[in-house]
Amino acid sequence: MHSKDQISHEDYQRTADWLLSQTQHRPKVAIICGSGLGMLADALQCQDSFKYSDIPGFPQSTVQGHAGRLVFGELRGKTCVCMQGRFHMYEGHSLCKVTFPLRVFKLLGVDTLIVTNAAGSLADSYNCGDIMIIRDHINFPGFAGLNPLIGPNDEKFGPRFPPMSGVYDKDLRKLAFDICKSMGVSQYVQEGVYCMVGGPNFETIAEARLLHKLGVDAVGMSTAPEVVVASHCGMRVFGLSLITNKVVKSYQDFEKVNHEAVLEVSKMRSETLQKLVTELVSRMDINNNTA
Ligand SMILES: O=P(O)(O)O[C@H]1O[C@H](CO)[C@@H](O)[C@H]1O
Ligand SMILES: Nc1nc2[nH]cnc2c(=O)[nH]1
Repeated sequence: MHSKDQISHEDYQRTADWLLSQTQHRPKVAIICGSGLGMLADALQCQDSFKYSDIPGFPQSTVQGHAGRLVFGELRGKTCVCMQGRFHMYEGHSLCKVTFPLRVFKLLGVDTLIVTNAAGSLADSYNCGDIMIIRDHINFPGFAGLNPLIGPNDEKFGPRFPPMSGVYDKDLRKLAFDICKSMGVSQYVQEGVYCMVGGPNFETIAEARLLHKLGVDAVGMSTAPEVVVASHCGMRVFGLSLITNKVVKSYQDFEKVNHEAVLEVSKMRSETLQKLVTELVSRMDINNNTA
């Protein structure tokens, strides 16, 4: 990112202070809702919600299926903050803007991030409607120097060279699997590698084949920058991809993906995902006492 895109510690603090002055909630968990998954916030009790346009310093959502609201509330007694709508690089936001909320959440006291997205599958064994627990990611834009941590490092948030191995918390992944088993939905739960591409176009067949060869299980246009920034400032991370379409890998296949179909499949699995996230948040500290 260029220096004009740099956001100062005071900028993040100003937004955090404004939010702290507007709500009594003091969240420990942040949830980012993927495309069409905004209903994850509906489970929150005692809600305080803010339109992004009313929050000082916040970017604006421009994508259909991303409402543009920050919702605070309780999930089974745990205080959460939920982004109903995220920011994508393809909307024209710098990666500092895309990830702005994460550092604000850190200043609010959040220590765990649950990130969700809609994604297309490359893995042959996956089906539309599957839920993929993210084991790891490939930050493709990062390879080309598009990384939210580029620029002067703010040591108050984290180190210059943060490790990214094991970034998706092992205990939370295991807990999620156990919850899926007890919910009786294991048959459509997978674990795999998510790859972020820049978008906004979907993949060509050659690109899809390349990603498949690289070991990518699901592809989307978000998540990696948010996870990098959350992990940099010490948050524990858990991620879910909802498989909304199978990425076309054959020149004999004339199917074409579109955003409306992505939103439709998100709706289909909304209840299961809401239950899974609620259970995960409620049982988190059984596994790990930091939440
Ligand atoms: O990653 P989320 O925000 O869930 O959205 C995914 O769905 C949209 C494409 O339909 C893209 O924005 C892609 O990244
Ligand atoms: N890049 C990409 N993003 C998606 N988001 C939802 N489905 C897809 C897909 O097939 N490709």
